[in-house]
Amino acid sequence: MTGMADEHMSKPDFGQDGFFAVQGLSKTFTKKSWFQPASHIHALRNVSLALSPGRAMALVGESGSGKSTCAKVMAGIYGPSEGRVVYRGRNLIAGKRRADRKVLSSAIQMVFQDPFAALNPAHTIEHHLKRPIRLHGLEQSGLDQKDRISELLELVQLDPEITRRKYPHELSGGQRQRINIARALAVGAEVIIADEPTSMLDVSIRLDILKLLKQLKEEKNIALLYITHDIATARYVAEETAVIYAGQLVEWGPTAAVIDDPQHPYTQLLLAAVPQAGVPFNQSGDRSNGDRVRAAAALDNDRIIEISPGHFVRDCRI
Ligand SMILES: Nc1ncnc2c1ncn2[C@@H]1O[C@H](COP(=O)(O)OP(=O)(O)OP(=O)(O)O)[C@@H](O)[C@H]1O
Repeated sequence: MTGMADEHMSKPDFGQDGFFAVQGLSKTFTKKSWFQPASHIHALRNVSLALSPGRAMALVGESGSGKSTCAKVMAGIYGPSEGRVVYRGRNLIAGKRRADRKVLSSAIQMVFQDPFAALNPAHTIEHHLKRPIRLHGLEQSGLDQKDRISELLELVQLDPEITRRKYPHELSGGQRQRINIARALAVGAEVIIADEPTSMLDVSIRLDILKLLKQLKEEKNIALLYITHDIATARYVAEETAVIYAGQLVEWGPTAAVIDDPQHPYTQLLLAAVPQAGVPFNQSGDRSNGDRVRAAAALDNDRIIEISPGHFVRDCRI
């Protein structure tokens, strides 16, 4: 790999510990057709990562790189083709027991891209929060249902008295996304997987939602996986960043190290695509082809190099 100082072989412990980790995840989708041989899409290839309470990791990649598949396997929506999902020492995939499914469905929550899709237009916000509270959260909170709803709405910075009676269509996109976050908190989420949580919102309120996630992560000790195609936003939320390309992690480490000293051509490509104030688009340089060729050539290279403490990159010298 060019421009890499003090390189040495290292065995990263990424994904080996942490209270919530995925280890060696692979996911292959098979497309069958009557007229053609079955085709296989390797959406995830040997992905390992670990999350810790009170900390966030950004999982960054372009469309089709495997981010959502990774999120859905972590949340138990898809089963992996290979690998483990470990929560507090339990392999939830091997378990598949009712109790394990219950753990997954309450402790590990997803917040989706479309804030409207997850809400039923026929029901008030109060109704949306009542059910998860009844199922999971009330005993631990020590509050009655009405007070717990108020507490949750305050946590996501909405006025409880005004908001509880409203229907989803009466709220803005940002307010709806806050309700989805409140629902995750209502079931006692310890891990939140936020899959492009701001990409369908107005640019003007995206940062507010990211600030809210950051604040909840710190105040409620939540382990956050923030999934995005926009590497520049990782800085607002995440202590660590992992870059995924064609289903494989290619670079990961402290967010500042990955963004300020990107080593993999694919990370460099993502950063070059970030618009810069004052730089006309046609002057920002098109480096995509060379970077893409080098990134593709490095796929499946198992040599991982530690650039600086905790900053790893898949070797892509060709
Ligand atoms: N249910 C599915 N059946 C078949 N192929 C799928 C399925 N879900 C995802 N894929 C394929 O797996 C690959 C990774 O898709 P995935 O949605 O995880 O990417 P992504 O990075 O989240 O992209 P986006 O940001 O556009 O959602 C893509 O090639 C996609 O077409």
